Amino acid sequence: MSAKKIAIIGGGNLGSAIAQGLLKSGFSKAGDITITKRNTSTLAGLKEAGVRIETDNAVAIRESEVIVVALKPYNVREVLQEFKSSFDPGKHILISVVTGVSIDDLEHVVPGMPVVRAMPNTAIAIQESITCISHKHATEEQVRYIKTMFDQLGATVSIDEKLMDAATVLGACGIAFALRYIRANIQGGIEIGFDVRTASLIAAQTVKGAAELLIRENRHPEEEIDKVTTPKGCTIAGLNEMEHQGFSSSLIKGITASYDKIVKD
Ligand SMILES: NC(=O)C1=CN([C@@H]2O[C@H](COP(=O)(O)OP(=O)(O)OC[C@H]3O[C@@H](n4cnc5c(N)ncnc54)[C@H](OP(=O)(O)O)[C@@H]3O)[C@@H](O)[C@H]2O)C=CC1
Ligand SMILES: O=C(O)[C@@H]1CCC=N1
Repeated sequence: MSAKKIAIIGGGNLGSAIAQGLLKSGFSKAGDITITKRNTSTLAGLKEAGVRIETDNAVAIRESEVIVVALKPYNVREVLQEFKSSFDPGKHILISVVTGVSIDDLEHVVPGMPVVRAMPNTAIAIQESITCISHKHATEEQVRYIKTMFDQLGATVSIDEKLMDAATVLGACGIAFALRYIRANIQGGIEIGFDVRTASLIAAQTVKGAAELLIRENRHPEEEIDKVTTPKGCTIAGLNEMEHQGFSSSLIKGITASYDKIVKD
C-alpha cells in the first residue's frame, strides 16, 4: 500500500494525537503530514518533528490525499462548507473523527465525497487507540486504506454507524473514565502509605495488567475477579464496600449520561 499524504484539519487534542501516532508508527513520514489550526503556537512539538503546519485549510487539502477532519461538532459544517471546492473525489479520502455528526450530514456538506467516520481515542498518540470505523459510500479500497492506517495506531473495529455515539462514549470518553478510576486508586494508595509516584506506577500497571488479561486471554472480568477474591479476604471486603457505595452503578450511570449528552445535543 503506497504512502499517502495526510492532512489533519483541526490540530487540537485529538488531531495532534493522531499526528503523533502516525509519526510514532512510521505509517507516515513527518513531511507527508500536514496539520492545520488557526493558532499554530500549540503545534511547536509537531513542527520540530518535521510535520507541516498550515493555517490555510485549502492548501493542506490540495496538497494531501487523506483528509482527517478533527474539528469540533459545532464548526465542522461551516469549515467544510468553506473548503468544499478544494475536495476532489478522484483524489481525496475523507475521514471524520467528529462526535455526533453523521455521514449523511457531512456528505451533504461536501457533495460527491464519501465520508468515513472513525472514532479513536487519545491513546492513538502512542498507538494504543481503539478506533471504531463506519462507512456508507466509500469504496472498498478507501476503507481498506483507512483500516490499515488505524490498525497501525492501535486496534480497530468496524461498527454500524448507529453505534457511533455509543462508541464515542465507551472508547473515546472511556479514556477519561479509566484515568479517573486510576486517579482514585492513587489517592487511596497515598492514604494507605505510598508516595504519589509509587502509587501511580502500581495503579497504572495494575490496570494495564487487568486489561491485558481480558485482551490477550479473552477472559470475562468476573472469571479473573474470582481468582483474586479469597474467601473472607480483603479483596471481597473492598469490592463489596465499593458496590455498597454504588461503584458499578455510578459508572453505568456516567456512561448513559455521557451518551444522552451526545444524543440530545
Ligand atoms: N479529545 C478527544 O479525546 C476526542 C475528540 N473527538 C472529537 O474530535 C474532535 C476534536 O476534538 P478535540 O481535539 O478534543 O478538540 P480541540 O478543540 O482540541 O481541537 C479542535 C481544533 O480545531 C481547530 N480549529 C478550529 N477552527 C478551525 C479551522 N477553521 N481550521 C482549522 N482548525 C480549526 C482549533 O484550533 P484553533 O482554534 O487554533 O483553530 C482546535 O485546536 C471533536 O469533534 C471531538 O468530539 C473524538 C474522539 C476523542
Ligand atoms: O468530550 C467530548 O465531547 C469529546 C468526544 C469524545 C471525547 N471527547
